[in-house]
Amino acid sequence: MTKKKVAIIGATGYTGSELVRILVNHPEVEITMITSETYAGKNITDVHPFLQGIADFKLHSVEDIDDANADLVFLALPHGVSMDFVKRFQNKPFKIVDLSGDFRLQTPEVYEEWYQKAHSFSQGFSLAKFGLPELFSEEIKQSNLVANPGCFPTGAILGAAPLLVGDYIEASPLIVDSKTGVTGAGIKSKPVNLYSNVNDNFKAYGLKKHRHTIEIQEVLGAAAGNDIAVQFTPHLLPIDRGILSTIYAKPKKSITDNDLQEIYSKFYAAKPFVRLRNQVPATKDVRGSNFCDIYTTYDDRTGMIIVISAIDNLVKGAAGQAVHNMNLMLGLDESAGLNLVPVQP
Ligand SMILES: NC(=O)C1=CN([C@@H]2O[C@H](COP(=O)(O)OP(=O)(O)OC[C@H]3O[C@@H](n4cnc5c(N)ncnc54)[C@H](OP(=O)(O)O)[C@@H]3O)[C@@H](O)[C@H]2O)C=CC1
Ligand SMILES: CC(=O)N[C@@H](CCC(=O)OP(=O)(O)O)C(=O)O
Repeated sequence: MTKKKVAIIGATGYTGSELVRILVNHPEVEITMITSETYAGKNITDVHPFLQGIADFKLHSVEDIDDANADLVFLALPHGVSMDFVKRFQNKPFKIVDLSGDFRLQTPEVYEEWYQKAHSFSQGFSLAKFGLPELFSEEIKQSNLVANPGCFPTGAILGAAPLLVGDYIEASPLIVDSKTGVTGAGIKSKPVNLYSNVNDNFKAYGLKKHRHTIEIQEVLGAAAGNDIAVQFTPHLLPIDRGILSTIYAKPKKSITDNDLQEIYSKFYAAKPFVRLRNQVPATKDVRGSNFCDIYTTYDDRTGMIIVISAIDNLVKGAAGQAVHNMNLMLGLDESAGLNLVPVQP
C-alpha cells in the first residue's frame, strides 16, 4: 500500500520533535517535510541529536509546503501563530491537525476572553472538530481540521466524562487539581521555567483563569448536556514529562467502587488508549506512551468520588493524540504507530 504523506510545521519544538519520534515508526505514513523558520536549511539532528540515524531530515521553511505533497499537515506551533497558518492553508489539498489552542473553543469571543488575544480566523471555528478520539471519533473521521486537545484537558476530560455523561454526579463544581512536567511549557526558555525555579520546587499557577479551565468546561458541559462549572488548578512539578490529575466530584446517589468500575469499563470499552487501573497511577506508568491511565474510588466518609488520571503530556497530551487523530482522518487503523511501551523507570 502507498504510504500517506505528512508534514510537520514547527518540528523543532517539543511536540514537533515528538511527532517525528512517533511517525518514523508509523507503518502507513511517511514524513515528506518538516519545517522550522529559525533553523531552515539545517538538519533536525542539529537541534535534536537524539534523532541522529533515525530521522536525518532537512528542515525546510514553511514556504516550501507545496513540495511536501502532503495528505495531512500537523501544526506544532504556539497558539496565536497557528491560526494564521490555518487561514493561509484553508484551500490547500491537505487535512490539518492543529496542536495549538486556536480552534479548540466554541467561539472566537470565548477564545479572545480566555486567551486575551484577537483571533484572526473566526471562520475556522465552524470547521474545526475537537480531537479527543475517545469521545468524538466519528466527527474526527469526517473532518479536515482537527483541534488537538490541550494536555490538561485530555487528562481531565477523560477522567470525568463517564460520570457527567451518565449523569452520576453534581455538575458543579467539578474540581480538577493537576500537576504537570515542565515540557508542557514548550522548548523556548522562560524565567519561570529556569532550572533554579523548577528544581526542588513545587507551585500552583494560573488560578481561576488558566485557559484550559474553559476548554475542560465547554467539552464536559457539552458531553453532559448542561452547563457545568470547573474549578481547575494546575501545578508545576520538577519533572520532564507527565500530568497527574486528581478530580473530585459529588455523586447524585450513593455509589460504590464496583459501580464506578462498571461505569468506566462500559464507557471505555474498545478504547485502546484508556487503561482502567486498580492501583493509583503514576506519571511514570505512562511515560513515553499514548495511554491515559485512570483510577476511580468513592470515599464514604466525605461522600466524594475521587478520580485520578495520568498521561504523558507530550504523547497522549499532544503528539500521540495528534497521530491518533491523523489515523482516524486518513482512514487508517486508529492504533497504527502508537504501540508505544511506557519507559520505566
Ligand atoms: N508541550 C506540551 O506538552 C503541549 C503543547 N501543546 C501545544 O502544541 C503547540 C506546540 O507546543 P510545543 O511543541 O510545546 O511548543 P515549542 O515552543 O516547543 O515549539 C513551537 C515551535 O513553533 C515554531 N514557531 C514558533 N513561533 C513561530 C512562528 N511565529 N512562526 C513559525 N513557527 C514558529 C518554533 O520553531 P522554529 O523557531 O524552529 O520555527 C518552535 O520550535 C503549542 O500550541 C502548545 O500549546 C499542546 C499540548 C501539550
Ligand atoms: C507547564 C506549562 O506551562 N504547561 C502549559 C500547558 C501547555 C499545553 O499543553 O497547553 P496548550 O496547548 O493549550 O498551550 C501551561 O500551563 O500553559
